[in-house]
Amino acid sequence: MSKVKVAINGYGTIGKRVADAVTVQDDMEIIGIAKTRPNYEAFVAHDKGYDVYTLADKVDAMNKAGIPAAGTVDDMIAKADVVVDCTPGGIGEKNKALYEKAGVKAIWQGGEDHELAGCSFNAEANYTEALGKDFVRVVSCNTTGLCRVIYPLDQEYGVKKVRVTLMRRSADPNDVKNGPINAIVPNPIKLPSHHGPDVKSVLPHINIASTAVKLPTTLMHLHTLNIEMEKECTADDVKALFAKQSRVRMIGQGIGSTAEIMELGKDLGRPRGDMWENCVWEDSVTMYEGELYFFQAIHQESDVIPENVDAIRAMMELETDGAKSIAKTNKAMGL
Ligand SMILES: NC(=O)C1=CN([C@@H]2O[C@H](COP(=O)(O)OP(=O)(O)OC[C@H]3O[C@@H](n4cnc5c(N)ncnc54)[C@H](OP(=O)(O)O)[C@@H]3O)[C@@H](O)[C@H]2O)C=CC1
Ligand SMILES: O=C(OP(=O)(O)O)[C@H](O)COP(=O)(O)O
Repeated sequence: MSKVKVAINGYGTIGKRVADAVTVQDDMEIIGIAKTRPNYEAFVAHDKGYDVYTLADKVDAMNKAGIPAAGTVDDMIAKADVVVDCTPGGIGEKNKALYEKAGVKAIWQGGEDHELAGCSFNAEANYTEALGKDFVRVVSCNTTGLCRVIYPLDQEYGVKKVRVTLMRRSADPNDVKNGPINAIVPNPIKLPSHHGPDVKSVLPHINIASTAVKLPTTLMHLHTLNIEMEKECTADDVKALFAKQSRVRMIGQGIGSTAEIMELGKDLGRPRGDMWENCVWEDSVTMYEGELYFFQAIHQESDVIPENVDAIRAMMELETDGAKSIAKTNKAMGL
């Protein structure tokens, strides 16, 4: 069977990781990546063997810098079965007309609104909803992290109510433009934050409200969750349930911070030190007056990557069983 042809439009934090994760799957391949600037990331993409495409007015600049442009973004789209749009939030929306015109399927990221694709995706929670769809949005890193714990709890015990506070990294490690560098910023000040409504775009019946602040750190986000459930359960029951989830990692062994989690990712030999799983502190899982509390850390640069691979498989109907797709993606990535 021929492999599904995948194009990556936007080769930054998310795009470069999706490209590498697709490359290790046996049922899909990268036919090209696109970015606008001929910077070090474009050179590395070219060195890795990816065909580098760019906007029509940037082709000369790319060639002049020594990166042979394989063509324009339109040329790349014409060759693809599915485009994974990883351009900055807001730009992806403008690309929809291009994809429609070319008759190509497209995946957007969490920086775009749910309405753009009409289908918001988390592999564990709603894989089948994306089967055969032309447009899908993989929800944001934080929302992905929330779905991964809320969905199994809901399946097992029925979730009555979720209240979550998100402490967000304010910029990615390579980002020299964003801050703050010495402040804690309620963001947004007007409540709730987008994360609760975003969870509902995947799991509409969940009662959830979220608040969020930005902190001067680049490594990971950290969530404090409080969940009320329909059926009684113990902290040990919840720990056992989380331990069974392939994209949730129970954290202990002296790890007391996001910095040590990132060190673990490097020690495990993960590409770029990525931590694809939610990291739940085992000792934090507590039942108090019948309600569940716990802390989890989310590696914003990488947790959505396996979800993008599963979204491709669902849209292209390469696999109808979500559990099988998740297992296949995980195995190929080494998760
Ligand atoms: N970073 C994160 O933590 C997460 C981000 N997301 C979401 O993923 C999406 C991408 O974010 P992220 O990877 O961080 O963004 P980055 O800024 O790291 O990367 C964006 C990429 O898009 C390229 N680009 C910009 N404009 C265009 C264009 N018109 N056509 C083609 N390529 C273009 C940029 O290239 P160049 O620099 O050459 O212009 C760059 O390679 C957003 O929706 C974001 O909300 C989701 C989860 C986590
Ligand atoms: O999807 C993310 O976060 P979010 O779930 O808080 O929107 C990524 O960390 C990107 O966030 P940013 O929009 O602050 O760069």
